[in-house]
Amino acid sequence: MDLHSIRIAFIGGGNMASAILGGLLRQGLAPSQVQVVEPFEEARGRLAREFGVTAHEQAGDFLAPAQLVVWAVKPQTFRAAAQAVAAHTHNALHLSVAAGIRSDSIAHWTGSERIVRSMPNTPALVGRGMTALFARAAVSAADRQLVEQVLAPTGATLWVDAEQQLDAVTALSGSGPAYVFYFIEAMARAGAEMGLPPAKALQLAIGTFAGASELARASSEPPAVLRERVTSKGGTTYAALTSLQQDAVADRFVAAMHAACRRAAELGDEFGRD
Ligand SMILES: NC(=O)C1=CN([C@@H]2O[C@H](COP(=O)(O)OP(=O)(O)OC[C@H]3O[C@@H](n4cnc5c(N)ncnc54)[C@H](OP(=O)(O)O)[C@@H]3O)[C@@H](O)[C@H]2O)C=CC1
Ligand SMILES: O=C(O)[C@@H]1CCC=N1
Repeated sequence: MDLHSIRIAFIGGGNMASAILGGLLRQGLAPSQVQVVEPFEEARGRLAREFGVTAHEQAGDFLAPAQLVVWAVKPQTFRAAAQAVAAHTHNALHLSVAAGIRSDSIAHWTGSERIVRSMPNTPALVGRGMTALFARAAVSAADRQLVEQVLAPTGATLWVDAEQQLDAVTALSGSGPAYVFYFIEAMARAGAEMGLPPAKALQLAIGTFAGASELARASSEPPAVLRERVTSKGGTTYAALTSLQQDAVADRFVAAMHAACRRAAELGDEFGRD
């Protein structure tokens, strides 16, 4: 399938759909190749203004030509959305971004075995996302390639072999940007408390995350070694890290991520197939 002739349907037109759709249009896909189902009127208006695509309130036969259906609804609404859409899609490849919802459920609801589950993250909005992908057995090499092409403008992709690993991915890179923003907020707050103008404290916090991430990416050394290089003997970093260790912050953080992973599994149980 060629990106320049493919017909794509998005079910749900919120944050993640917009990130993927925006990337596709930047790659040269024509808005006329895309149909969106989005019940929220304001979101439909935004999709039309921002991307020039047609967004429909409800599923209908306009979905029939879609060769790829992208599921970008909340886990809680997936089942109802699928029940409305399934009768109108035929022989399509399905790509889901929903947290927790297992491919078994999606196969059951859509009547298709050609399903790729993915877990993207919001840096996809600026082309710096990390997306993990899992394919059911019926997904061909050409299907996988198409999915990679569709997601390429949103950032990097990697495949996992076991579907269960997507719950861990969700806890790590799916929710991960929120943890980074949380730390940025805390660092900026501390900077302001210590006397910096708040805007400058925020600028320093964001710049530090961006720079440290780039350094970790570019370096052949593990993060622990990079951390030790910052930590002068008897210096300021040592004082801060000692305080973090006394409060077992790393352990608390790991526990928080386990909670996210458990929640991903629960979403699959709660909102999965009957
Ligand atoms: N945000 C994130 O960081 C990430 C999110 N995800 C996953 O992406 C999915 C979408 O999340 P996100 O884009 O943030 O959510 P949004 O709420 O921004 O988008 C979901 C959209 O789907 C619409 N919708 C609801 N019911 C239906 C229906 N029956 N048919 C079609 N559309 C419907 C919603 O409309 P309305 O508002 O009217 O309900 C909403 O506009 C979720 O499953 C989430 O788990 C994955 C990775 C990261
Ligand atoms: O919080 C959530 O459930 C979704 C999945 C990963 C990021 N946001």
